[in-house]
Amino acid sequence: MRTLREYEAVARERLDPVHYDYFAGGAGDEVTLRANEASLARLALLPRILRGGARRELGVTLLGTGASMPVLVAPTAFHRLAAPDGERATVRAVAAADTIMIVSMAATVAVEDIAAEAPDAKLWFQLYVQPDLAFTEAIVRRAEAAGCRALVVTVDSPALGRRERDGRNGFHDLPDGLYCENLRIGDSPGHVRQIAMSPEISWEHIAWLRDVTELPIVLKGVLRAEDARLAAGAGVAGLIVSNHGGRQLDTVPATIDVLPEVVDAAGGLPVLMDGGIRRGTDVLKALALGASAVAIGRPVVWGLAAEGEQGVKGVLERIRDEVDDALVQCGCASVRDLDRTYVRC
Ligand SMILES: Cc1cc2nc3c(=O)[nH]c(=O)nc-3n(C[C@H](O)[C@H](O)[C@H](O)COP(=O)(O)O)c2cc1C
Ligand SMILES: O=C(O)C(=O)c1ccccc1
Repeated sequence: MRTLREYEAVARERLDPVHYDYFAGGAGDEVTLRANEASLARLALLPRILRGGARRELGVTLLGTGASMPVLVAPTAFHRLAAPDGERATVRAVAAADTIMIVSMAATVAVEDIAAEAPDAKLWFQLYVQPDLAFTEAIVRRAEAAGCRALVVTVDSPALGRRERDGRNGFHDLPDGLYCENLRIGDSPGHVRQIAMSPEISWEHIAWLRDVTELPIVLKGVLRAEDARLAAGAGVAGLIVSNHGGRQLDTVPATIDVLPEVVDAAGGLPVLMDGGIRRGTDVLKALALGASAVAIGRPVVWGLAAEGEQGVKGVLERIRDEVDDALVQCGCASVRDLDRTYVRC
């Protein structure tokens, strides 16, 4: 496999079609799902010439966590549907690549076991705030104790998106033997709670979380400038411009199209972006428009389904290589050299 898209083709052959649809699908007519990739493709890069420089620096530091490249692993649920050891395979590959894994609250391996599998892995933990605050706090304590360095609070899911592929396929639950291990209460597998995606979650919960934990809080799922301003005022440490890979509200804009206005409103907070990143050139476009880094969701799942740990490694090394190539072709010695003049809209 030479490209991230080739991993998808192999993953599709290997996966149960119902599970493929769960991973690949979006909400509604999948307008936003398609728009994420299409809007990135429509933007043109404008390289500089005759800039000298023999080597590139791809590394970034995000909220004090170093990463060897500006590409993180977005939180995605249910990795054991893609490969038997699931998130354990993913974290080994992420540690080898020296980037950051945002562990999904809906992981099928417990955050403690993910951390133990690769002790030098850099982990952030993704949280859906649960209306039961004592239960939410218990999950935060587990993430802290496992060594997670930031809390990524997903704020684009007041309800689960309308995933019509899942409805047609009757996919509503994990198969027997697989559980959301971060929601386990006690030892009995029967005691795994469902994740609540609640419309009652508000800015007050963010204030509450800031009191509960010292971890930096990142809001994932910001699409509007005024919400970026509110976030900066609420003391959060960073933002992720995300439409959940087109899986929540269909027909919201492509993330690359709203990134500049969110960056301008964020008051200097680091802004990450995800959605449709499939090429090194996509990464450069997002960085040029103000992102501090990007995250990839489905490509990691495709690597995992195609070849397990090796597949995730392959995906991460291919995109790293493409970022390096795109930088050299743009005449840049560092990801920090990029600015809006490199993109023509
Ligand atoms: C199969 C799947 C599961 C996901 N699970 C979660 C999740 O548990 N928590 C979350 O915040 N986002 C979740 N997301 C959204 C991703 O974090 C990310 O925003 C999105 O996948 C980025 O788009 P991309 O897949 O085009 O790279 C999921 C996405 C997919 C495709
Ligand atoms: O599938 C998703 O996008 C997602 O975020 C999720 C997480 C937990 C349970 C169900 C869906």
